[in-house]
Amino acid sequence: MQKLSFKTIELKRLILLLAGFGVLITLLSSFYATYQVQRQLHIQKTLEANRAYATKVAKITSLFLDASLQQLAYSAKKIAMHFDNEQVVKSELERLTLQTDTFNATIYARENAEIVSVYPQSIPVSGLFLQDSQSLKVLEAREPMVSEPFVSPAGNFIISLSAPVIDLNGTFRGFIGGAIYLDGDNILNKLMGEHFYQDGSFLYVVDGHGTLIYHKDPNRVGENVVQNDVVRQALGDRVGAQQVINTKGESMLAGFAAIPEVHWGVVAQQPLNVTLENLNWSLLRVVELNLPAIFLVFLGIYVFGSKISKPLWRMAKGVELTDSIGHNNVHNINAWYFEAAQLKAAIVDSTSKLTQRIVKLDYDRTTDPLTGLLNRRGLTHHLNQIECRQQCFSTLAVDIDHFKHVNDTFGHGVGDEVLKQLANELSKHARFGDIVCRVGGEEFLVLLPEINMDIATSVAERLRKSVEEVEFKHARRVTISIGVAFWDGITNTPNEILESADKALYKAKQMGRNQVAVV
Ligand SMILES: Nc1nc2c(ncn2[C@@H]2O[C@H](COP(=O)(O)OP(=O)(O)OP(=O)(O)O)[C@@H](O)[C@H]2O)c(=O)[nH]1
Repeated sequence: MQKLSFKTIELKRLILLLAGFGVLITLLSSFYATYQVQRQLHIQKTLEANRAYATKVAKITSLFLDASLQQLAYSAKKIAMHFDNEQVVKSELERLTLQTDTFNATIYARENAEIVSVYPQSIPVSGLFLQDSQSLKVLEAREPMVSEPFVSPAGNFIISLSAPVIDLNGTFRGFIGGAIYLDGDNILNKLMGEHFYQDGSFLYVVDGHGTLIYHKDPNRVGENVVQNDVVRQALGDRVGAQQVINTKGESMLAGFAAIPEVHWGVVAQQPLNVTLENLNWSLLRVVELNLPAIFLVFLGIYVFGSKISKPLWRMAKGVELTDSIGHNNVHNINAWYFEAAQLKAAIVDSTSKLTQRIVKLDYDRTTDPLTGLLNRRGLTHHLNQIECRQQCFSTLAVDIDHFKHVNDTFGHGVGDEVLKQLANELSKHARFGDIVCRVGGEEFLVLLPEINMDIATSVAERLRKSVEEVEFKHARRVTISIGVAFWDGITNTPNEILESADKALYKAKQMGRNQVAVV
């Protein structure tokens, strides 16, 4: 696997990467923290709302049952006065059933359990004897009661509210009962159904055994859910709220309350995922609203990163393009912050030292240390330029006569002084543009650009005479021999012309020295 190398990544990208990573981590962590806090708040709020709601519904249901029992008690009183008058009984049952929507059906049964009358009369149970345990319990108890759910003689799944019929003599004459059909359209649906919310919240009511007597899904009425933790708590006369897993394995936020008079329990709940759906939506909205700001932050980081990296990048390029004598454009770069300014100062300082050193080295390389004139290397540089330009020139090869004798007679130090004085003399006679150099021990060369052979010969003669008259320190008189050559800028090469000048010099020496000669 190839190793990731940061050396190829630009600084502005690294800054973007680092800052972007920081921004992302901060955003994610703040979103996560907000989500967790909001999640807890939503759950607490929903639990509390469901608890309050279950409590309220339990209270309303309790009041409803009380009121219904009172209605039955009133009718029972009326029937007690006419219990053997079939017409009165019938019309009272009719009134009881129709005047309110409380009961789906009403009956009057004698103390021997025989059904005397029923409303609606279409139910074919008149004359039958009640045999179910709930009805027998009522006959036995002889007091107002709310039954457990049971299947009526007509085959309906019902709960029955009942009131004893006791005549003026205090004799028990049976009971009247109001049936609420649990598996059909009933008063509980009207009471509870109105409170069913579109947001997935719903409630259900269980009897004392945990059997559903009301549920928004009518198919579930009659199902036993006593194993549900909140159902058990509600049946234990407790009020509260908690998160539970229902019988279908769904996580619910449930509030519960008891109706102690009938040992029923009410549970109001909302699926956890519905509660969190709202939260997810709100958080997505928060993210959406934050997007422009996030975009601006990234843009800012990119722009700022570019500004930070720009001077460094330009300095790197500047150093890379530094020329052979150490010149570059680093001093023009706007190093606007501390580190960049420090780096720029260091680069400018080191390149200027480098330039000085290169200039010094170049000078040393091309200059004769004794006389300060150009040496052979310095001469080569000028010759190359002349050759490139194809510029004609004359050259004078100058050599001190019997210099060995000077050295031998006056010493090497005096010899050096003679060399320096002669170099001075040659320079003094040079025009602007002439090139004077020391090419050997006591050998000098003078290049005279754009000068022809004739003029060069007369310049050489003038020079020779002038040197002849110079008073050299210690050595007194010194003479020179000069060989002259000319290059027309076309034929041969400048180096061949220098050789010609040397030959002319040799000729001058042969001719007796202190001479000017041409080949
Ligand atoms: N003082 C001094 N002497 C040098 C220097 N370079 C070369 N010489 C001497 O210059 C002398 C050159 O001698 P030769 O080549 O025999 O030539 P010459 O004595 O001048 O004789 P001709 O050139 O034939 O007239 C030698 O003695 C070298 O030691 C230098 O830098 N300083």
